[in-house]
Amino acid sequence: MGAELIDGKAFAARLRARIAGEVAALKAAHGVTPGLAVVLVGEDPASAVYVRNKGKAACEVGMESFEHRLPAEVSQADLLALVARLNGDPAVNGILVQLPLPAHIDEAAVINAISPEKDVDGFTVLNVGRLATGQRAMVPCTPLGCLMMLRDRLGPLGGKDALVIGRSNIVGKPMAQLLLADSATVTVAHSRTQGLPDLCRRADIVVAAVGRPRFVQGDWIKPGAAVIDVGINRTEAGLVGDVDFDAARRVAGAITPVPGGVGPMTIACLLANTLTATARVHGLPEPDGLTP
Ligand SMILES: NC(=O)C1=CN([C@@H]2O[C@H](COP(=O)(O)OP(=O)(O)OC[C@H]3O[C@@H](n4cnc5c(N)ncnc54)[C@H](OP(=O)(O)O)[C@@H]3O)[C@@H](O)[C@H]2O)C=CC1
Ligand SMILES: Nc1nc(=O)c2c([nH]1)NC[C@@H]1CN(c3ccc(C(=O)N[C@@H](CCC(=O)O)C(=O)O)cc3)C=[N+]21
Repeated sequence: MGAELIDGKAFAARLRARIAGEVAALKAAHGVTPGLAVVLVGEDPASAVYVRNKGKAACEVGMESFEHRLPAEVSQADLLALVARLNGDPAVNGILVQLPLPAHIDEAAVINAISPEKDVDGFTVLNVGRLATGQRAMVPCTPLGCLMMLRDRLGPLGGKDALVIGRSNIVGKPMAQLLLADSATVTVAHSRTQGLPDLCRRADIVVAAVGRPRFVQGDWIKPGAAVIDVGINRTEAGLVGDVDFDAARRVAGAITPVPGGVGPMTIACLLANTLTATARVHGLPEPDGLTP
């Protein structure tokens, strides 16, 4: 036996192709081109690569991409002024401020300055609250991509035992909210959790978002479980996830690889959210299947 591979790269390519079709239709019928603004503060090379990939992906589906690079020393006031300008720019439908920000900047203040309608990361308190209360929200891209892959593989998630490892605002917490909204029975584990291996052994669904290379062991996995590996860890052996992939794939029913799993879906969902935001601001029908 061995797990089926959940091919996030191929899944994301199909999603992007659908989005490209919707963007073309939007242009033809309404003369509207969705625009995504990505803001990068500082010179972190990995962040620079992601930001470039996001811009490239936006252009490839026919969107406009606006890249803003600011020096690491930029003042909070200048960054807030840029966000305000993007909020007021009708060509910009989505705004992403790449995290983390330098320590001298109040991350929450910057995120919450983004207009909720343009908050394609779903990080503003308004969108977080909407998700938590079951109202129409912008949903964070990484958990949205994970949810799409899980539903595709498993069908309805109601009653499944789901374990989310990690409780960050960008992955763990919104992932737990989405699984809960789908009526899974959700456990959220973190660094103070006791008895994690046994919690994991009960889980039909494991989402690992820890940031520790090969942290989740093969013998923690329930036979047949669906394992979603969010981790991106650069090691001497290359890019590895938070799951010991070679061991876990022998036991799991389905598993995402790293690279080629959650990462490409995150970027495709950013485009999906940008398209959704564009449709909403123009009062047009939202394409199906892009939101939970
Ligand atoms: N593929 C993609 O698209 C994305 C990938 N990532 C990757 O996902 C990983 C997680 O990212 P992010 O959520 O931002 O990371 P954070 O560092 O913000 O959160 C990590 C979480 O893991 C928990 N944790 C740490 N050690 C343990 C432990 N020993 N046992 C159980 N839980 C533990 C922490 O617990 P506590 O809260 O108690 O400290 C925390 O909640 C990273 O590798 C990141 O690079 C992130 C975003 C997108
Ligand atoms: N405001 C904000 N929103 C984010 O969504 C956000 C962020 N800040 N800060 C950083 C994290 C990380 N993140 C990734 C996106 C794509 C890949 C990705 O495409 N990964 C490829 C590999 C790419 C590589 O080789 O490095 C893959 O897994 O196949 C990874 C990680 C989004 N994040």
